[in-house]
Amino acid sequence: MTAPELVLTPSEMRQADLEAITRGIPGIELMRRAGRAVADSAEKLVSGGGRIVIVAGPGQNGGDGFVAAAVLVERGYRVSLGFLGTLNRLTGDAAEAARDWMGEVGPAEDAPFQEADLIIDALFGTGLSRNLDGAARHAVDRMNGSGCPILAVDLPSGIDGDTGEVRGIAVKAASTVTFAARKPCHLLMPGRAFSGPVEVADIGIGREILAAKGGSLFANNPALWLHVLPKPGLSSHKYERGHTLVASGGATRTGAARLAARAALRIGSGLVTVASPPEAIGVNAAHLTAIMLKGCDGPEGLHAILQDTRLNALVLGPALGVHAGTRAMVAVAVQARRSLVLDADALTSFEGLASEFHGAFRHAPTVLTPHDGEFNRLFKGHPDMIDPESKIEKARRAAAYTGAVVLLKGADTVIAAPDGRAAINENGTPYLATAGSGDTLCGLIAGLMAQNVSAFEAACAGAWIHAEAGASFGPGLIAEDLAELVPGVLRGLLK
Ligand SMILES: NC(=O)C1=CN([C@@H]2O[C@H](COP(=O)(O)OP(=O)(O)OC[C@H]3O[C@@H](n4cnc5c(N)ncnc54)[C@H](O)[C@@H]3O)[C@@H](O)[C@H]2O)[C@@H](O)CC1
Ligand SMILES: Nc1ncnc2c1ncn2[C@@H]1O[C@H](COP(=O)(O)OP(=O)(O)O)[C@@H](O)[C@H]1O
Ligand SMILES: [K+]
Repeated sequence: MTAPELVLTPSEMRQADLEAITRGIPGIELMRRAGRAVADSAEKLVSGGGRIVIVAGPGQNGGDGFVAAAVLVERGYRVSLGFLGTLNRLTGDAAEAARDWMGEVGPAEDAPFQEADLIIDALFGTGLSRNLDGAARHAVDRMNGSGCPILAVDLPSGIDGDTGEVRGIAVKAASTVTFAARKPCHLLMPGRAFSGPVEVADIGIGREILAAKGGSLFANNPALWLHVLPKPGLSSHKYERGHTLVASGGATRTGAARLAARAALRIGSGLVTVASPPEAIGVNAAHLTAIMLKGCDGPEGLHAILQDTRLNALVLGPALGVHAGTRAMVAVAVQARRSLVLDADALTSFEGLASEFHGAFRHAPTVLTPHDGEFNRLFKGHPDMIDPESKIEKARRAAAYTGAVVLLKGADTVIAAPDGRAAINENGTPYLATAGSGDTLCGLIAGLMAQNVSAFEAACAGAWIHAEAGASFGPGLIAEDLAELVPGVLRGLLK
């Protein structure tokens, strides 16, 4: 079985480097391996004899650049090296790597980008500590404007390793070679777009070290949850596969619940029921076949329905309306201690009332699925949730505060659990930005929880399967397509 992909923050990576050094790999050896890996990547992009311009910065990222320069000269490339900073102020392994470089060192501002077949960006890596300005900004501006492909060392200079944000200006890389593990910026937007395809080079830091120093952040891919993806046994009956309940909005707002319900059914929930306000029964009935329908008049109605203990997972929010009635339904659901997905109006009805969510979801598996707007509305007045620049940090704080798994949507959906685990999703497509797409996601997650998948894994698997379904369709995607694409994705996963 493939192990889940660990993602390490810059500070975790520094600790992992230090641990590897403590265990006997000298720092300069790690840097030589990193530099060689950069040269190997460059060799795949430019044929022998080609012209490569390396821009090296004042820290250890620059050191990787010096090593790569020496290796590429040995391999027959014409290499120019432009340096940013004061050479005799280089420290540590980078100083040693610079001493080993026998070629000329020019100023980065004069580097001959126009004549290059490839630029290698070794300006800043995980040690970036402020916005780029002055000569650094100028160098990045010239690199980006040169029209020449850029290979980034570790990460594109100017991208914040933790958050993926652009610090003033950033290198737009054609590809990136990083070391030992990907960093958050390779998965979070906009860093992911600036990085291009990312190659992870093994520099001899074992998984044991990476797991000890990192271990709580993952790329969201099947290795994280495939082992818990439900597969019915030979003698399974439908009640063993769970029963999902989805609350519908009023007569003119019923589609969202049906999208969620159909997704829950497609992902394998044995039964699915739409709980409909009396005035919407007719319109729901006209559109449902395998999915069952029950009248449900507000919070009291929901309370009565939930007396049936076989209903084990619940979706509340899509098109339910922003009002006190929705808040009361959430309270009923929380009290009933069923697996619960809260989205859309179930979140917005608590605008500025996040304190009502404090610790509220500790007692039953719960997933909150806000997009940025819903998140900011919910946590209005809680700067500790809204202010962090890192999407991972926001989701983690909200999860710890509420006791729910928080899935913060977007092109770089982050899923965080109250215990600190987090995963970043990256297999989506912008075609998922279409009305009703989020409703489908809720249904997938609830349908998995109905089958006893835990909240974190259900949210991760739901987000991945949702994104994969969308990406497999591409242009023209509408929310109705998504549930129908789920079987194909499941067949690929469960083969
Ligand atoms: N043995 C080692 O030390 C190894 C280091 N590695 C490399 O080392 C990198 C991390 O090295 P560092 O921690 O030195 O960090 P960086 O090389 O990313 O940058 C730190 C340097 O840049 C300066 N700086 C930061 N922000 C600036 C800004 N906006 N404008 C101007 N100057 C700025 C800092 O004062 C410092 O001198 C990794 O990204 C990786 O490429 C890898 O080679 C693995 C081994
Ligand atoms: N650019 C994008 N790339 C990948 N996924 C996206 C993108 N934009 C939106 N999505 C995904 O589409 C879904 C949209 O959900 P949401 O905003 O709640 O839509 P709705 O309310 O219309 O159902 C989320 O799962 C989100 O992560
Ligand atoms: K770099």
